[in-house]
Amino acid sequence: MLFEWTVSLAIIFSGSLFPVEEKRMLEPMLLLPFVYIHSIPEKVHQVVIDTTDLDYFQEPELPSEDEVLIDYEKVLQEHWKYQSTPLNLNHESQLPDQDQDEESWKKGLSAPARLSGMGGLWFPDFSHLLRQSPDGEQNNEDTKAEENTENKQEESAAGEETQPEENSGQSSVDTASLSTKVATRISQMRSTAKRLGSGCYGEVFLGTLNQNGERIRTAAKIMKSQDRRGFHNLDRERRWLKALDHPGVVKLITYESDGVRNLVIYLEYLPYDYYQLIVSKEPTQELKGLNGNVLSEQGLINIFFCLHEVLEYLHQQNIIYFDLHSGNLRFTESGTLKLIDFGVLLRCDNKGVLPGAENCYHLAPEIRAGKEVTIKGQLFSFGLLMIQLLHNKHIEKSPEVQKYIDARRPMDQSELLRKLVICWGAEITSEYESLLDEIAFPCCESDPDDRPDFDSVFTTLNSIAKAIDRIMDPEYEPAELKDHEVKTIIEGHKKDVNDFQPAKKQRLEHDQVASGSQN
Ligand SMILES: Nc1ncnc2c1ncn2[C@@H]1O[C@H](COP(=O)(O)OP(=O)(O)OP(=O)(O)O)[C@@H](O)[C@H]1O
Repeated sequence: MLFEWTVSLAIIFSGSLFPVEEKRMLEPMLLLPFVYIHSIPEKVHQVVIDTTDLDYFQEPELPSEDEVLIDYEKVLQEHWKYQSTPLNLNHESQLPDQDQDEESWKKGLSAPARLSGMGGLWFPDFSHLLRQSPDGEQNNEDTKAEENTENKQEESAAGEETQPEENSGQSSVDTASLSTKVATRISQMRSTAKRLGSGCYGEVFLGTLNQNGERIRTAAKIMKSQDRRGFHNLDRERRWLKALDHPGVVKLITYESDGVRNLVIYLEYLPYDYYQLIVSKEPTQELKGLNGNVLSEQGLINIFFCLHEVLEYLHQQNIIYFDLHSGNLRFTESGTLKLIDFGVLLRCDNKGVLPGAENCYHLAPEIRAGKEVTIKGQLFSFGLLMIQLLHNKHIEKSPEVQKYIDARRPMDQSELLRKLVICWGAEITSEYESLLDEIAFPCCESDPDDRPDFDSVFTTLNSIAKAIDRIMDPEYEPAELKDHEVKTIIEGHKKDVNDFQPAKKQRLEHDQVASGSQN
């Protein structure tokens, strides 16, 4: 309309600006585009305008990639619905009901005007829309099949506030409404639910779920920022949690997502944190009362067993749990230690500077400097957690952390140990001193080659734990198993354990079994 008016006015005024002879030439020239605009069909005209806008003019707010992706996702899902090709969907439910959908079946699908002729310009590769296993390996098909079965099995009838729904099996017609539903739930969560915490890219809220008729509490994690990067980070965490199976790793109960933009992952709720244990001068009765008595002579060392065990499990998968600090360790109601936050995991041989790593003081100096990430790097954070808990000092966020370690290393540890430990008497105190001298400080050497290896940490832990057991119960005489035998038994038995038994407890049980069989 504006264009037409401009052309008409130009024609009218051209008479006053140009001499008569030139005006005769000019008028037909100006009329040409005017006639052209009216001669082409409205649809084509729209595409021309749209394409022109996108190609040449800077829009004040470019459409976010997600919006475009959602449009394109819809197009793809429609397309693949008729091609019977799986895309993120339950195979059966993709097939259209031919009776109902006769017309659209025949017609096929036309892309929205804004995207017509531009397919692939922004997203030539759609592989990121397919569900993949964590490292994007080949077993896509297996994973999808497994997910679909699992989705059917998963009990996700939820409480009022949180009712997760899987998008598997949703037809594309439902995709938009599912998207709205998940988005609504996220905004409800933000406005009404209790916030448990937040990190760089996630926010976590307390909710409830019905699982097998039982009402359980859950920690619902959502993205902090509603963009594509946030979605991918959270989705990566979801995939890792699905793939990892260890009692020391927080459990993924279920998740709901539109597969593109909105995602909520429902984790088991872990009410207590490790930070509380570090900073509390007078540990509350609540923490003392945890099953296995986390803050008892044997309970405290058991935390390190559990931690060692889960890190070793991850190491066996060739994974370094990059973000090992007190904020990412939590306890269940009954005092079982678990790791949370699986957004950033590294392959053991990862090289190259990790963004932001230089300011993460809980990381080994070589990782902060951008050198290769090895298991020795993981052990640095392990040692630091031990020092913090036993010294009752929260130092992992301080740039002075290395100074602290180097200054305290040669000191008499009995003077630095927390009161709680000292109160347990000289014998126990001396065992906890050994824990610092023989494991924690050596793990925190700045040269990775000077740090002990994973197995020798286990051996030392085991012998100190046995010594503490003997002090606590001089009558108890466990059978002498060699350390590697104990480890093998634990490994073999782990598969049968549904709930996380603290590692040392397992060790004792096995010792008893072994001694029984010898008698
Ligand atoms: N399962 C859970 N149970 C209870 N609280 C939890 C749980 N998971 C997370 N939280 C709380 O939410 C906070 C943020 O969670 P999380 O560390 O996973 O977010 P993030 O954005 O991935 O963090 P980061 O910045 O370390 O990457 C945690 O510090 C913790 O307080």
